[in-house]
Amino acid sequence: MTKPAYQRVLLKLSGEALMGDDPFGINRATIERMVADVAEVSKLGVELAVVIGGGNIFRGVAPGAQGMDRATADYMGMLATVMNALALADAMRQQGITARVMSAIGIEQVVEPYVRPKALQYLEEGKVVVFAAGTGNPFFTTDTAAALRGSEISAEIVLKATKVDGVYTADPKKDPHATRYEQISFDEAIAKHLQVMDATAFALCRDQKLPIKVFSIVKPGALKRVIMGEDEGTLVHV
Ligand SMILES: Nc1ncnc2c1ncn2[C@@H]1O[C@H](COP(=O)(O)OP(=O)(O)O)[C@@H](O)[C@H]1O
Ligand SMILES: O=c1ccn([C@@H]2O[C@H](COP(=O)(O)OP(=O)(O)O)[C@@H](O)[C@H]2O)c(=O)[nH]1
Repeated sequence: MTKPAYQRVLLKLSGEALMGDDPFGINRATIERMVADVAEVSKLGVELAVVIGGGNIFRGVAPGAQGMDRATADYMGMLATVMNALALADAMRQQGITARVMSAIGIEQVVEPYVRPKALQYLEEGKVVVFAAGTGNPFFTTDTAAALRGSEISAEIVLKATKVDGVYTADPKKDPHATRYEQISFDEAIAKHLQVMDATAFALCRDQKLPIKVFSIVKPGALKRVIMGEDEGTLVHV
């Protein structure tokens, strides 16, 4: 049997993808399917840390936050990621995976705080670690949290599971003529202002020489193919 291409990965799961076809919130069938994909690779022995987004519940720059103080709206966004993390960890438990949620903001009665050595210990024990509350700071995104935590845990790659199947020349949801890159350098992605991830996340990964793979969360089996090193999505590299 072929071996996975990676031993330790940071998986960024889109908050918005959790909605499925619903207008907001967590779609049960969608979260169960995502967790089944995660379970499949976890059982291959790959150490998995997850950063979960919150856009399905609250986004700091959304119309619902209009007129609000940006930092306050962002803290609401971070709390939304905590809810998603709890739902995700519970769905994992139901599928036989042991998961631990760690929060970047103090909320001890609900989840344990992020402590790096503890996170590393959990990973070595084969537990899935779910990082909640992003970076713990307003004005950042969970993509940047994925770059940060990925660097901290020495992940070999950041896997950005999102609604599109890679990085395109333009936003494929707006431009039907956009074409997909098989691979692209950080410098080119930043210079061309490709919006699939924010520039802060790209820059941090570039500086840490941490590659990113952008792939579809909707496509069945895509996560496993990425983990096995097969041709899937777009690789963003140094
Ligand atoms: N050049 C591009 N290539 C691919 N996707 C892009 C590009 N520009 C913008 N996007 C959009 O970025 C979205 C992914 O980013 P984001 O909204 O942060 O999603 P997530 O919820 O996964 O964090 C895609 O759904 C896509 O519509
Ligand atoms: O380090 C962080 C991470 C997230 N957020 C807030 O949380 C929201 C939800 O996260 P994100 O938009 O990255 O989630 P996703 O795109 O995956 O749904 C963001 O809009 C921000 O308001 C933040 O302030 N700091």
